[in-house]
Amino acid sequence: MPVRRSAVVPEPAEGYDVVVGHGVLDEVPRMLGEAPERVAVCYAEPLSGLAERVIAQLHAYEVLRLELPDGEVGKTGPVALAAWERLGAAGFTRSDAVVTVGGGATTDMGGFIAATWLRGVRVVHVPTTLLAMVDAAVGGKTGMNTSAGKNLVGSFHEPAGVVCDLDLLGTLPEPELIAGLGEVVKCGFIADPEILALVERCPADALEPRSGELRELVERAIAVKIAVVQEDLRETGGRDGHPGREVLNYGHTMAHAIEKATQYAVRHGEAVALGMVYVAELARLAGRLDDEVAARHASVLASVGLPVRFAGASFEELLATMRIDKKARGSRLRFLVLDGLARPAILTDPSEDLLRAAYEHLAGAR
Ligand SMILES: NC(=O)c1ccc[n+]([C@@H]2O[C@H](COP(=O)([O-])OP(=O)(O)OC[C@H]3O[C@@H](n4cnc5c(N)ncnc54)[C@H](O)[C@@H]3O)[C@@H](O)[C@H]2O)c1
Ligand SMILES: O=C(O)C(=O)C[C@@H](O)[C@H](O)[C@H](O)COP(=O)(O)O
Ligand SMILES: [Zn+2]
Repeated sequence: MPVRRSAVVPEPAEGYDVVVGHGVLDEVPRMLGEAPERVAVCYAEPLSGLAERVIAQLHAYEVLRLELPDGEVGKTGPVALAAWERLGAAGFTRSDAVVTVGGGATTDMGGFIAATWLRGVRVVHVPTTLLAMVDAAVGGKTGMNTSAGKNLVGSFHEPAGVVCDLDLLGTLPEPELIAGLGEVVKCGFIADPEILALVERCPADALEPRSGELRELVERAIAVKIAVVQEDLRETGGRDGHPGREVLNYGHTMAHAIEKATQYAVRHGEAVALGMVYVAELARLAGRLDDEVAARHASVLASVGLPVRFAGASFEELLATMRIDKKARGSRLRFLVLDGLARPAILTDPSEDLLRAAYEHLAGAR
């Protein structure tokens, strides 16, 4: 029997606009293109008011409101199933489109619904948290959680456009704004140290939704994300020794374990801050990162009110969850580490002693 190999054809890079500004919701219809008759708007129940502001722009379409549970509980199988049933009942076709309005939980879940319905329909994201603007809405990762952990089911499905209206941050509670800065600071460490300098110069400006400094931080973080995703959309690896898209997972191996261990009481951005402190110490102990850059993690994160110490779960529980991280290969754990500022690399299979020692540091015990 002859074996035939199919040709590997790279996906055409279509590209899409990521608009950042004040009062830019009227950009949404342009991004939907000509074709849709129906638009399903996904939003979490507490954000119905914001969703109606977006829906006001969609008078040319038949609008289907898909209200999702708020936060991580909205990222589950039963929620996806209920949404698919609604789309089926509405006769939603391949030329119709989805718009998400919300934080990262909603852009992840609405993106996943769009990715899976009829094997993929157009989606436009309107992120309403800082974290979703700088990270979740851009780059095409969609997903949901299972009882084994975070984002274990999902797909890559790039949006047709992203509209970041900074005015929407006006109602965002400060702890959510601070959490978003966790992913912004991540971009500073992995690729754009000017982000760190900006935050360090005046942390208070980074926490002011209308400040020019916050806008610059948003634009810089999005630029980092776009540059990485353009090179390695599906996380298959980078070029010339760069880890590729896995770089965006800096701090996330421990972060996802902390989120699961605390039943998502620790926000994603806060967990990323903790995960970066952990992995900076791991890299330092492994002789990869110098003391100064390692210590800068806790100082810049703490300056904007992010947590830098965590002792709320046993090392054994966290390690068990880290073993199912997407970067793991078989029984080998892999961590995105820094060899220096903006010098990302992979650390494979560190010893359990090293992993435990880094956790003792995070827990404040050493
Ligand atoms: N796909 C990706 O690339 C990617 C990247 C980063 C994070 N994520 C995911 O994003 C999620 C975290 O996103 P998040 O931090 O935005 O949390 P979230 O979506 O849970 O939103 C946080 C809270 O803020 C509220 N909220 C949102 N916008 C508001 C506004 N403008 N005014 C008032 N309240 C508002 C929400 O109702 C919610 O209670 C996690 O599930 C994480 O895994 C995905
Ligand atoms: O876009 C990416 O790639 C990221 O890793 C960005 C992360 O900030 C984000 O939290 C992502 O959802 C984590 O991805 P996962 O593959 O570890 O679930
Ligand atoms: Zn993240």
